[in-house]
Amino acid sequence: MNMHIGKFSIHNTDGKARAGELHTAHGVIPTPIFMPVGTQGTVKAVCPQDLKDLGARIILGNTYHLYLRPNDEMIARRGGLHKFMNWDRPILTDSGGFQVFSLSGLRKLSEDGVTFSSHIDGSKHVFTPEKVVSIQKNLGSDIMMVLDECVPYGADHEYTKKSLGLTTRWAARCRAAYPQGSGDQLLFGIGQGGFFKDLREESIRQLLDIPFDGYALGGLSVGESKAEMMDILYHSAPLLPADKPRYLMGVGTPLDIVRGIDAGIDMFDCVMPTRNARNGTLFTSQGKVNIKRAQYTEDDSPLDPECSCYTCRNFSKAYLRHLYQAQEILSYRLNTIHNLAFFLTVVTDARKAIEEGTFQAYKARFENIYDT
Ligand SMILES: Nc1nc(=O)c2cc3nc(NCCN4CCCCC4)[nH]c3cc2[nH]1
Ligand SMILES: [Zn+2]
Repeated sequence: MNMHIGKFSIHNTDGKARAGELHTAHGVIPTPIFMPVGTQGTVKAVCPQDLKDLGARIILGNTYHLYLRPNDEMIARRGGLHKFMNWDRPILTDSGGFQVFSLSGLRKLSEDGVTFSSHIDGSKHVFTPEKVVSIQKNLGSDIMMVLDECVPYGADHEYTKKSLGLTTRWAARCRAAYPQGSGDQLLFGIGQGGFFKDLREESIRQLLDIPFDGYALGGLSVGESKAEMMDILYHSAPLLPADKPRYLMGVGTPLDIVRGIDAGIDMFDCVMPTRNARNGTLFTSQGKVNIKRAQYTEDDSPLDPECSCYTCRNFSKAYLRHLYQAQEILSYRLNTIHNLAFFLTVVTDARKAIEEGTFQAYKARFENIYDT
């Protein structure tokens, strides 16, 4: 057990924003950080070398998907997810709670866990805290997430209060299944509590009694308005332990990420850059570009003059529009490379601004260009 694994140090702050680094078994992660989503053991449309060229430091995988296909035991027999997908940098795996409720059918929640039928072939499965820890051990992820219930948007106070209690008991069972310091994998707790500030405080208070290597805010970006998300985010983030990494799950747009950093969050993941790349919505330093628009037909300028990614250095908007219109596979890859470069640049530039004490100016400039 490398003594540094799990070590989180903050070397600069600017208001509530923090610049630091988290040590994992597969390397050091600078924070704030954005994690490209690689649900099924691949970040869609790009290969590990593309990700390294972009400077991606950690990617996300999903317990739910990899358990169902190709199966975590099969991956373990091949040396774990890093070897299987040829990615030797850190991997965080989500625990499956959220995916069970957003993807599978016939779900039943009980004290022991959640039963569900596979969205692939309808087969029956049970996720308990112990099971999702076992799956993530087989995958060998550097950061494991506890099994939690992501409370649906609109749930009332009574349901939300009951649910957060279950999530805490499951979190304790996950910790017991993988005691702190017993291996090279880190385990993060997940705060719930819906959109009730008193329940957000209660959920976090309960989690603080359990030693985790990091703490996440769950139950957000589930259909609420931006204002509701920001209200809960700014209230809850400072309640998470200051000396541990804070992870906002499933968020978000570039502006959400900058505001999350402003609230004191260190880690982010979202399918937006990869998913939007595939439908031609590209994020640039001048705002969003919808590459399929006719105005770009004979536009020989690069997608983003301020971007140094492979796509912006080698191709014009006219060519990227052509690829999209022709439904060429290369469109997916070039658009994804750029969008990931943009999201990674947002957090890299934010980190630099925090180190220079200019983060508020960085955030204000960003708010002039992006409004969602
Ligand atoms: N274990 C776990 N617990 C959560 O409460 C959770 C909450 C989440 N909220 C999201 N939101 C994703 C929203 N995303 C935005 C772009 C389009 C697709 C959906 N992802 C989440 C993942 C989560 N994972
Ligand atoms: Zn670019």
